Amino acid sequence: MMPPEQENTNIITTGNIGPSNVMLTNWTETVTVHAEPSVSSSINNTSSCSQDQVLQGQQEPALSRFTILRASLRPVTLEFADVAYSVSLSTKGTWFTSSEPKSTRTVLNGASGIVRPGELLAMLGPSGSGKTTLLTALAGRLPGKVSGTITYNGQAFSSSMKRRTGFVTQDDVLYPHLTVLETLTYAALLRLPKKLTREEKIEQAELIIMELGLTKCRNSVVGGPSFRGISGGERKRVSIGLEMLVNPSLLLLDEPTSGLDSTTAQRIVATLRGLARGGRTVVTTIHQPSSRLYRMFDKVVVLSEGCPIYSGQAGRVMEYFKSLGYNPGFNFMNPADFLLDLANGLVPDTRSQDDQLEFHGRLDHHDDQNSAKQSLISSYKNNLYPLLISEIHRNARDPVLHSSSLRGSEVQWTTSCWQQFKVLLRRGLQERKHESYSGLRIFQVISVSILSGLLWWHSDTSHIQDQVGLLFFFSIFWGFFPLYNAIFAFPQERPMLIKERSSGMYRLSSYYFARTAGDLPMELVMPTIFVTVTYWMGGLKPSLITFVLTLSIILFNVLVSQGLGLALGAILMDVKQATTLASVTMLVFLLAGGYYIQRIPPFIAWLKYISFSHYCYKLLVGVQYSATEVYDCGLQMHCRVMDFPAIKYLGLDNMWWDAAALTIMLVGYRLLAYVALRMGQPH
Ligand SMILES: Nc1ncnc2c1ncn2[C@@H]1O[C@H](COP(=O)(O)OP(=O)(O)OP(=O)(O)O)[C@@H](O)[C@H]1O
Repeated sequence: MMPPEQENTNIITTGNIGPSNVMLTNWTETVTVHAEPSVSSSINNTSSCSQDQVLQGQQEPALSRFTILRASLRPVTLEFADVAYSVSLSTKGTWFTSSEPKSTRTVLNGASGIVRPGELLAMLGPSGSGKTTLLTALAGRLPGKVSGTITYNGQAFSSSMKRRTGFVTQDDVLYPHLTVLETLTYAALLRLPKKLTREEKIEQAELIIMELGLTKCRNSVVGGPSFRGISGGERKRVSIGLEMLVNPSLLLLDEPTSGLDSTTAQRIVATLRGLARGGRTVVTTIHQPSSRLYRMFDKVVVLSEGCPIYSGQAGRVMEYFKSLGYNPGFNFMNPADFLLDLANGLVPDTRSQDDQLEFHGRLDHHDDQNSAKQSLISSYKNNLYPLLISEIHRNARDPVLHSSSLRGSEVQWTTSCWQQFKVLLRRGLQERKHESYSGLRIFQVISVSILSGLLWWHSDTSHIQDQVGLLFFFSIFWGFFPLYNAIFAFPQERPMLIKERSSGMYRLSSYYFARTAGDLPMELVMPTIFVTVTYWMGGLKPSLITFVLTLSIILFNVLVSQGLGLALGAILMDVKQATTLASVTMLVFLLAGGYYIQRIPPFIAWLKYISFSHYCYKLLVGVQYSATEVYDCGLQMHCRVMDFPAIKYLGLDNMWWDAAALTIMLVGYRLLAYVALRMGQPH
């Protein structure tokens, strides 16, 4: 095996592998794929996962097929020193006890390390030891204050570095209704630079599918909690593929092998090692690697309750702990198991080294474990920490490292606003078509419209109270329905939005307009069907102009109500809280709307002015009846419609004001939703 330094030199050159021949290996046999333009046809011919051509980990993957992507790969040396992080814990009081003052908990304390391009670093440690926190800090995504220093080629984290960083979270955040191919294709269209054509971007997605052995399931839906899709291992590979698409210089992964069988885990780590060997810097957290996996790591950082007990070459770990007097006692022990035992404070008993029972016999001795951990932490501080820090200082003076600037020629990864809007709109429509066009929803609207039509069957002005009731029902039903649908929009998509925006995938404005525009067709088609059925069945004025005006007012009301739903969802980001608030709001609008109560006390009468249903109702009544119209008010008498108490109370003089109030609400609620969304974004 080559010394790492020598490997690195090779690696950076192999990062520029030409597009013609790329060595890929099957799960079992080695094949050579000619990655020429016909590559997609070769993908299509592959029929099963067992035949997939999967990178076995020793070669640079065919990611760098396009010159522009190859050029974007900048070697990144990641250095972190004394990284510490605390979280504040607020203990909430119960009905019986008062709340205690906030306390802080140190999650990370003094983590240090160096990873160079071409290296694969694994973070090991028991559950809760701070691996994810450290990884998130290295990805520049940890909220709050992180102390210590984290540098990328000697520089702080920047937006340029953000675009060169791939971050695979522990939970796979994917759209459940999209297929594997669609997921990767939409990501490619959003993330790859403008300089690549649409076809080239799709081809890049196909290459990733082939490299990650996803050919068999390329047309299968990802799946979610309520319906099954691809397997857990395939989901994980899709998540990794999403980050590999842009050929990141720094790739960080949180538990990429958790829940997978050892063979699949081996393939994933082999792929990561292959990516590292192609000139990337790869850091992964891992729970309990087998010795086979452990051998693939170049470096390890071992954490115990947030403090490092080892940071350095993976191959030297046993030697180091042996020098401290900790010896597993038997040669065949998996180094990872040994490290996890040490991180838990389970040290071998030196008095009887080859007796395994003695090794584990001290499990119950809590104090012993704590003192063992403290001893390992102080050994790290005395032995390894000074070496690491002096290496970091040496690197800080290295002109070569600093010359590989990450800021220099910034690659503008994001596509244009319009392009982002188009892709996001299409993706949104595809993802939500099952939900928007669900039979249940259509049934709900059509059944209510027919039922209302039958209840108000051919009502006429002799029953003006009923007709006015129908108009009020229009304004309330089409206030409630879109409001509740819109509340779910942002809270449901929040994890995806945070993930994609953190990697600089698109502008928030593109997402916002695509999300709201995507919902419009269904939001407008449903009330159109409803009003058409109920209007004519209910015997409202048989005039086409009045019908069109009625429909337009209701559609306008729908847009306003949808805006309020979006704003509530974006502000609270919690469906339960938002629906509760929406129920209260709509109840107030219902009561203050002017139909049920006509003599509201003056001190609370202002409520109707904030109710969009009130304005909608007024406008509907205004277009339905003309000032000269009369109705049969009993005893063979005819009264003016405008004198009917419910209508008189409304005061239909200034309908332009009502239209203006609805317009202000339409713009205001949507603006509020956008601002709330922006404020909730990670910076
Ligand atoms: N925001 C937070 N609020 C409260 N506690 C937190 C917060 N973030 C992290 N912690 C705590 O910090 C510790 C480290 O968390 P972290 O997720 O980094 O551990 P881990 O080593 O990745 O664990 P696992 O292997 O189980 O994923 C845990 O005990 C966790 O409960």
